[in-house]
Amino acid sequence: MRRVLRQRILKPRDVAIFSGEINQVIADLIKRIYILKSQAEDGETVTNVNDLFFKYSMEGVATILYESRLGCLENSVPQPTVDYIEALGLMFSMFKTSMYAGAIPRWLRPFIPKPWREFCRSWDGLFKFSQIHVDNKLRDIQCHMDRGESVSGGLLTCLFLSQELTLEEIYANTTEMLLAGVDTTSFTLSWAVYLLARHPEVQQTVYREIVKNLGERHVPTAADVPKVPLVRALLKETLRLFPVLPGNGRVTQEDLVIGGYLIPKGTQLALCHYATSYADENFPRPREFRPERWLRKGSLDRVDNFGSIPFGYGVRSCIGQRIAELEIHLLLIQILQPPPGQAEAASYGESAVGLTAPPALAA
Ligand code: HEM
Repeated sequence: MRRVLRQRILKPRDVAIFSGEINQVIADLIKRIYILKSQAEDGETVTNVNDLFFKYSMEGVATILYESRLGCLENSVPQPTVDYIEALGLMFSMFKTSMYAGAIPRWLRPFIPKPWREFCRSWDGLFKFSQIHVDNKLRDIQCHMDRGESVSGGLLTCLFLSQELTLEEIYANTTEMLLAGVDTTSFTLSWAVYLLARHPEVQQTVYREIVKNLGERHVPTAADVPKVPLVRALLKETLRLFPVLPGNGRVTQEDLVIGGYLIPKGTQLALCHYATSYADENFPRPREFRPERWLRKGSLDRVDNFGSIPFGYGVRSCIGQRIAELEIHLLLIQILQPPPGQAEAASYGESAVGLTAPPALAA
């Protein structure tokens, strides 16, 4: 799958073509936020933002992956989508139990049935959902092909046309990608808005950069993201402070000597993101939220720092990194832009959704 998708999603410019689809999902999310605000007791406060970001991330990744909408942000969410969300919830809530399911010998399963049963139930739900969407899209592609029309499209079309994967493999890989692209993106978004709410001075600086460099009404695309370096820095700093996955695992392919220690071939290594992200030698004043630490000082300056590699590194690094970045950058820009009718307002409190920390969180 990596080989097939490499040309499509591994670089920022590859995923830029999805800006339009992502912006449609963002428009739906912002509409939803306004509805929730109007329904709130104080007419203002939206709670459980992670639920909203979860639905946004799921809708966003599915739009790119299945090339169809799921309806996560609609008033009435379609039943198959509700079932999928439930299966996903079950998968995560049972994670600790189901993680051991595969390690339980087959003969022991009748005596300790729960882990295996729950494991199968959640994964069956996830696969079933993926299969429905893959089959719909493939039928559609086949119709076009039967009519002799040329076919082009997003990831699923590309997987199908490459003919390098069997149908079973397409089901399995799209299921895994959808699974991998939901909570990762949504938790990162939640941490980013939490940090902005806790640091109104940073929120104001980012807001001003957006209004100055992109204007007040402009719907951003991928091409606009380099014009707001603080938004990119905000994402990097959020992932440094709150890396979604706590670590990466690798098995050494040869004998290595690192820091004077011999690590024999075949050793299982775990890189702990929190340890390196919070180390003074990698990041001065590591506990402070300072997105500007990621800004380039000049055109030749590169701000790579291997102390923070939240998407992993190398041939098994996150294949969805550029999709996640696009979803997060475009959304952060738009929720920080002024709301309709208040474009002239230029203080952080006037951003589209008004990010403020609840009293308990306000420092
Ligand atoms: C903020 C969002 C995300 C973070 C922080 C994240 C992080 C990671 C990390 C740390 C890995 C393991 C990398 C390694 O071992 O070197 C990984 C793998 C993976 N991620 Fe992500 N991810 C994110 C979003 C996504 C999205 C949106 C998708 C799908 C569209 C996705 C699909 C995958 C897949 C399929 C793998 C396995 C890759 C392989 O083994 O070849 N991820 N991700």
